[in-house]
Amino acid sequence: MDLSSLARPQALRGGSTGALGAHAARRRSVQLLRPRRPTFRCSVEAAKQQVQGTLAAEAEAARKECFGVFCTTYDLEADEKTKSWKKLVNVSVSGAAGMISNHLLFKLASGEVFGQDQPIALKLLGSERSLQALEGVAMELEDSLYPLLREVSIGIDPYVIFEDADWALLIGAKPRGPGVERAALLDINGQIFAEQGKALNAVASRNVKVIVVGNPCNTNALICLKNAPNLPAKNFHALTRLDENRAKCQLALKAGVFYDKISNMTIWGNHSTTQVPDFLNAKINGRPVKEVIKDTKWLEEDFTITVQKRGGVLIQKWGRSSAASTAVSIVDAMRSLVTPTPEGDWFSTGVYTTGNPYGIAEDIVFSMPCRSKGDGDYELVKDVAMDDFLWGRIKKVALSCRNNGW
Ligand SMILES: NC(=O)C1=CN([C@@H]2O[C@H](COP(=O)(O)OP(=O)(O)OC[C@H]3O[C@@H](n4cnc5c(N)ncnc54)[C@H](OP(=O)(O)O)[C@@H]3O)[C@@H](O)[C@H]2O)C=CC1
Ligand SMILES: O=C([O-])CC(=O)C(=O)O
Repeated sequence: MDLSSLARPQALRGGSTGALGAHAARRRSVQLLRPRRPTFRCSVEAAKQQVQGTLAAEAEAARKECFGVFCTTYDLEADEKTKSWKKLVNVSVSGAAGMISNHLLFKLASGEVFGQDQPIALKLLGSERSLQALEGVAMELEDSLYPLLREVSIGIDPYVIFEDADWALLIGAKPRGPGVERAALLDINGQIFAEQGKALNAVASRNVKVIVVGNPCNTNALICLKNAPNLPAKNFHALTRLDENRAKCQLALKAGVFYDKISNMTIWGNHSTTQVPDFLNAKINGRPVKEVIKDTKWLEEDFTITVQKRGGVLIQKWGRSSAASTAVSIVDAMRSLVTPTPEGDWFSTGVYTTGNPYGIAEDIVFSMPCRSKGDGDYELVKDVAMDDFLWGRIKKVALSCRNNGW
């Protein structure tokens, strides 16, 4: 499959009435922070007037881009309480009016991910159908009075909303209903990620970290990165942290310990029913799982199947897919990249396999064990144990990713 050749959906094509045509007029408040230098030469008075006119026009345009109270100008350095804060971080979120975002945005704004000295700008991407709901989301953010949330803008154009993004959380995509496999969403959702990859490539920060949540997230992440050739492929992640959290919970339940005692949990592969939760390397209270849970049949069958199918079972119960726990796992995934990984531990994330030390097929997005120094980057963990059972399952899921795309 040539992933970069996926066409742009009609709704996002440029043209006189298309979204791309409309953005030129829209400019966000952050741009106010870097007024453009005037390029004309004439009398000093005329120059002054033109500068004022340009700034006023930019301010007016910015007012339309930013939302409500977040259009207020501010100076963090002028305030005793905020002058030691870090530089503003731009976080773009697609599917911002959806269920996962409804939990996630408030966590981001509260400082749960980046800490209490990190001001944040949220740039929320919706569509024509969700624009009104998006305004509702922004109103709730206003009413929450988060000190760290300094800017909020809403829009329907990824080329505007992804501008200067330090993080792009790509959530907007159709979820599955009861009895449907995630892979069945590829035809509908793949296009979205091709378009968004192109937009990120064009306007995001050159070191943007991208977390793809919309399903099937591994394939969507691959589509996205293939459409963003000027960004480091290493920076694209498919969210498998929810699976890691689910696996930890099941092991804790079986061992009769609290879940903070489970470490070194790897999800290998994809976010689907062929994923491989690794009980060979995981630990309970620092001891290998197999020393604590002697029931091999449970580990090989029940445990694995429970984790693989947890999302589907939840849909049967709720009538819709996991939202709150997914938002929590996105926070976990981001925090794992911005804080140093505890000594001896690791976390799982779906990343580009090229150059992996395990012998997994190259050029796919695959969940593997990673560690981070807390600088947003990560390294694959090299010293993991492998046995025939684990390797057999990893080979199978890699083949599925390679051949089917999920
Ligand atoms: N990786 C993981 O661990 C998990 C992934 N997911 C996936 O995350 C995605 C979002 O889930 P959730 O927030 O619960 O979903 P919601 O239905 O609440 O919101 C999804 C948003 O996606 C946008 N969207 C784009 N295309 C479509 C479409 N064809 N049909 C419906 N909505 C569309 C819509 O926003 P707009 O109109 O603004 O574009 C919508 O608001 C889904 O793909 C889901 O399967 C869910 C749980 C876990
Ligand atoms: O199962 C789904 O479709 C939603 C999801 O990805 C999950 O809960 O793991």
